[in-house]
Parts: sequence; structure tokens; C-alpha cells
Amino acid sequence: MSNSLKINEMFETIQGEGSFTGVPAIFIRLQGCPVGCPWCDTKHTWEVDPEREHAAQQVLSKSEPDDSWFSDNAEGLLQLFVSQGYKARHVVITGGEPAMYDLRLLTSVLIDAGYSVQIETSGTFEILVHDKTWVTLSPKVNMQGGYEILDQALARADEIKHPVAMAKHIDELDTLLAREATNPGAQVFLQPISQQKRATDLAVATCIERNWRLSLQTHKYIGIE
Ligand SMILES: C[S@@+](CC[C@H](N)C(=O)[O-])C[C@H]1O[C@@H](n2cnc3c(N)ncnc32)[C@H](O)[C@@H]1O
Ligand SMILES: Nc1nc2[nH]cc(C(=O)O)c2c(=O)[nH]1
Ligand code: SF4
Ligand SMILES: [Mg+2]
Repeated sequence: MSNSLKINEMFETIQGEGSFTGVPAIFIRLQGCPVGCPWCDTKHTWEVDPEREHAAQQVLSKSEPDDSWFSDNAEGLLQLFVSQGYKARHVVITGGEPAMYDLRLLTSVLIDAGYSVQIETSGTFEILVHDKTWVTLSPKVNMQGGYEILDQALARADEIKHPVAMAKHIDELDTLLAREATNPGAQVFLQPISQQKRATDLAVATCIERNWRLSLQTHKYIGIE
């Protein structure tokens, strides 16, 4: 089991999206994503440039998002939680694409230490996490991993949070929800892309019509991380 994680940022904030909206959380943002969503709000996490590896304290003190990262393992991160003085009891592992990493050790160490753990993932890599991890799936339709990987993610998802800007995105979600593998108990959210008014109007109207939930990126409305 690979133990080494590449961390783009780690910070304490309020979960802004999905079913845990409003919950204080420690975010671990892992470096690397090959999916290439054109509207992605974390493009600085896509490349893993070996020359951008820096000491943990330097990466943790960045004031603007950038592509620098540090390397650590599960126990090291837990120690950093203490030295950073974090108080939250919920941890969100995001990226980049966190499922590029084998997260069984990290999620187990965190759960054993008493944290609730959530992962934000695109369903393009096999999800390797502790069973008690809450999986928020934001499925990406140019599936790098193919249908086998996607179906595993749809079956494992506790929450499906679909970014929308156009009617075709609703059609894509319908296709995903209709797959036999999809967890019928998963909560379904529409998340407007980049706070656009048209996207938000579409998400609101469709949520009312379909009895789905609305996920706004609330942290962006109030200017927190
Ligand atoms: C940056 S991604 C990282 C985790 C993972 N790669 C994924 O896509 O789920 C975290 C969440 O932000 C969403 N997201 C990214 N850019 C967005 C944007 N411009 N507007 C709305 N949601 C966005 C993604 O769909 C996902 O739900
Ligand atoms: N506050 C806050 N909530 C979030 N929920 C998901 C995020 C992400 O980037 O994965 C995110 C984020 O970047 N900030
Ligand atoms: S999968 Fe996630 S991190 Fe990767 S490009 Fe898409 S939104 Fe961004
Ligand atoms: Mg974000």
C-alpha cells in the first residue's frame, strides 16, 4: 500500500458544498488530476511537477493557490493537524483527483483517530478508502477509467453532486443515474458551475422539478477558502 501523498494545500474551513455544507472541516487537497474539466476551479492541482516539491511549512503558508506541494504520509498529516491547531472533527480529502492515491491507510488512520472522513472524487479511478468514508461523487463523463471504474464509483457513492451549466449536463446525469450499478440510496445534488446565473437558474428549476438537492459553492459567496 503506497504511503506517500502529495499535498497541494491543507486548511481548516467550512465545507461549502453538498450534504455536509456548513460543517467545519479540515481540507486535504492532493496534487494531480488527468481529467481536464474545462471549467475546473483547481487547475493548479493538475500537474505534479517534481521541481515544485517544497517543505510542508512553506506549502502550508501559501497565501494564493499555486502548484507547489509537499510529501507526507498519514501519521505525518495527523501530527500536522495537531501542530496547526485544527479543531474540526470532519476531514475532506479532495484535489486534484484524490482517488489517484490509495487512501486506505489515510482514511483508516483518520477514522481511528475519531474523525469523520469524506472524499470528493470524479469516479475516474478506483476508490480505495475505509468503508466508513463518505464518498461524494462528481462524475466526469469523459471517463478516463472506463465504465468499470465509473460503475464502482456510482455504486459506492453516498452523494452524487453533478456540476451543471447546460441542459445536456442534466441529460448526462440522467444517463448515469439510470445505470444498473448506481446506488439507489445516493443523495443527488446539482451544483451550478462557477456561480453563473444561467447555471444557477437551471439547477434551481431542475432540483424543484426532479426533487433533487441544490449544492451551491457557499464558500465562494462568502469569500472563504
Ligand atoms: C475541484 S474538484 C476535486 C475533486 C475531484 N477531482 C472531483 O472532480 O470531484 C471538487 C469539486 O468541485 C467541483 N467543481 C470544480 N470546478 C467547479 C466549478 N467551476 N463550478 C462548480 N463546481 C466545480 C467538482 O465537480 C467537484 O465536485
Ligand atoms: N469551503 C470549501 N468547500 C469545498 N467543498 C469541496 C471543495 C473542493 O474543492 O473539493 C471545497 C473547497 O475548496 N472549499
Ligand atoms: S476531475 Fe475534479 S480536479 Fe480534475 S479537472 Fe475535473 S473538477 Fe478539476
Ligand atoms: Mg473547491
